Amino acid sequence: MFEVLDERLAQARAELADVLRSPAGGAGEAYARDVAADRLTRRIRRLEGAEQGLVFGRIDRADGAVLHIGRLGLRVESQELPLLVDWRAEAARPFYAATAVEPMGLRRRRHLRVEGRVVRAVSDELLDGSAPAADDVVGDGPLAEALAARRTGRMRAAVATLQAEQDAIVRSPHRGVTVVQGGPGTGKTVVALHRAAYVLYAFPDAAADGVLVLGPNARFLDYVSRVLPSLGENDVVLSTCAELAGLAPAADEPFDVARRKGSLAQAAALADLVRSRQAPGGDADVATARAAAWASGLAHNRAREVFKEHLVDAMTDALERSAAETLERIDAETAASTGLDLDAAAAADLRALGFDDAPAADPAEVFDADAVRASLMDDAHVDRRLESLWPRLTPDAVVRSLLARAPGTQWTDADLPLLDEAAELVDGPPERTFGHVVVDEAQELTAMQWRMVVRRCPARSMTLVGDFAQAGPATTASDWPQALGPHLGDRFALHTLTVGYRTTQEILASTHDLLARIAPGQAPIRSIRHGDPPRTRSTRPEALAATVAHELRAQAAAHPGDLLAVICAAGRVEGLTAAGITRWARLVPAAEARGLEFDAVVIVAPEEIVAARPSGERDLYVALTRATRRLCTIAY
Ligand SMILES: Nc1ncnc2c1ncn2[C@@H]1O[C@H](COP(=O)(O)OP(=O)(O)OP(=O)(O)O)[C@@H](O)[C@H]1O
Repeated sequence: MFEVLDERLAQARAELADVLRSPAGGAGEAYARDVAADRLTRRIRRLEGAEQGLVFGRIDRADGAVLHIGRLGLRVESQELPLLVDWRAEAARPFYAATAVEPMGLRRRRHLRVEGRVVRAVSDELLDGSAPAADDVVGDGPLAEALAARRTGRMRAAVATLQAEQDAIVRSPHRGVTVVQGGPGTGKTVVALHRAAYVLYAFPDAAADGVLVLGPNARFLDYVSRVLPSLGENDVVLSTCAELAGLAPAADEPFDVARRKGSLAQAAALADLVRSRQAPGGDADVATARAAAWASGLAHNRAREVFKEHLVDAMTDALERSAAETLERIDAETAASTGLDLDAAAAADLRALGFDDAPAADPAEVFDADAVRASLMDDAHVDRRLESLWPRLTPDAVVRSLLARAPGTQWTDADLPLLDEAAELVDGPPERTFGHVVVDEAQELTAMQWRMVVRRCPARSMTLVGDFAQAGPATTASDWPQALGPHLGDRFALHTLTVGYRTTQEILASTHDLLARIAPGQAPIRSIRHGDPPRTRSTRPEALAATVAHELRAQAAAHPGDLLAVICAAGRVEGLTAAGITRWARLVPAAEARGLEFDAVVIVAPEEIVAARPSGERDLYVALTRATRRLCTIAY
């Protein structure tokens, strides 16, 4: 199998070298060469990415056929069955979905643990009720083994051990909006990322338009950044909402202000503001031009052109009317004062010059409407009038005007969706859109952020995962219908994950009272992990840093190699850094802990975490559910 992979890689590299060497005559050829080079480079990256854990499964069907399951598909011409089946292919489904009750035609499911190119472990499940044969290796589950592994600070793909309830969502044929909820550690992120890989494989039209994965912050994106490349998928854009807006927030603001800026009412306020700059009042001609511009459905700056054309048409008509009236008046005045019919006299003159049937001078012909129109379109006076009636706008100016902000003041995180909204109103939809959008920690999004996301997904094909018990301070919705209703109506399929794979049952049990307070009615999840009950140490405020250091030193000595984290209120970060605790542990402000995972967590001053932000109790719940093995709380 690895030989075939090597062969394919060598072939792709040789083809790429050929393509890059080939001379490109014209622009067309150069373009074709770039396209081919791009395709080959992506293929090479995909093949390279799949090498680690290339093959991880095997299914033996009751009819004797054997299939190997891996990160990508490999075929050789001489063989009827594929050498390796891509995990996303329909043929691989029984590997994830078969059970003893519903064996889906399988006799045996085998998990392989391959390190480098060597098979290190094999574990079998017999699904047809038969007794193990000599070559069946029935042992501890590969899931238990995957979970027992130490955390590295980067999430790993779970492609070999996706559980049936997760796999059903990942592989769902539903192309619209899929929502996945579930308590901490139920695998929502796992599902979201594997779903992105599945979409790229199974929905070519969505794949062609690109897949976007949105996460709450850079720390989180870094944590998940390896998963998709290790599934052979490098063509996914990972971003935060702020990055999507193309700006970096540079200022902070009170939470209640941020929350207000996130509300749907801002969309209407921005639309009203832009409309208020579109030729309010005015005469009948202005009203007609405005109606035509509105009817175009275009964004403000583009509709401005339509408005201008109609306005210039009206001005041209008016000039034409007044030219005709002037001519008639001159004729009438001449006839009255001299008794001459000017038209008849002119016709007689023309006849005398030999022009028979010379037409009477029609004012419409004397007046060259096209020329007048063209010159008005370029006229500086017209442009000035246009600018006062329908000024050209920038998103920046619109938002500053809405917020009554002086030019030059810095933008905050909550301003960015307003700028994005304003950009759509004045310049039209964003240029870059995606075929499928995955949103992790989706409970965090404000209404204005949802509008940013929806705007970038014209096909409305999305996977949204989150947990409202973990919502931060900007969130005002408390369930999916509230959060999504204004943007997607009820057009989403909701799934709930119920089994926890991260936090031990003992740690989860210690959060039940808190959960009941922050998310009444949400059923606690059941964890498949067990461990020591969480510990609490109390100390004096002035001894806090020393106690944390002491605790970490003890843990590092007792559990060398474990990934430790200290989670505290943002205001504590500086002091703890100065005390040198980053020697033993990662230091994470509670506000940035969403989605992360560590072997052991030390929570510092939980009451400070609760007090730091309006969502304090939910921040604490997030912090308490990050550890896979041990949790210690240090309070004063
Ligand atoms: N099928 C699986 N096989 C192996 N590991 C899994 C599986 N499902 C989940 N895990 C592991 O469980 C842990 C929690 O998963 P994940 O981060 O996806 O949960 P989550 O629901 O997104 O959590 P949170 O709500 O805290 O963001 C991770 O280490 C993940 O790798």
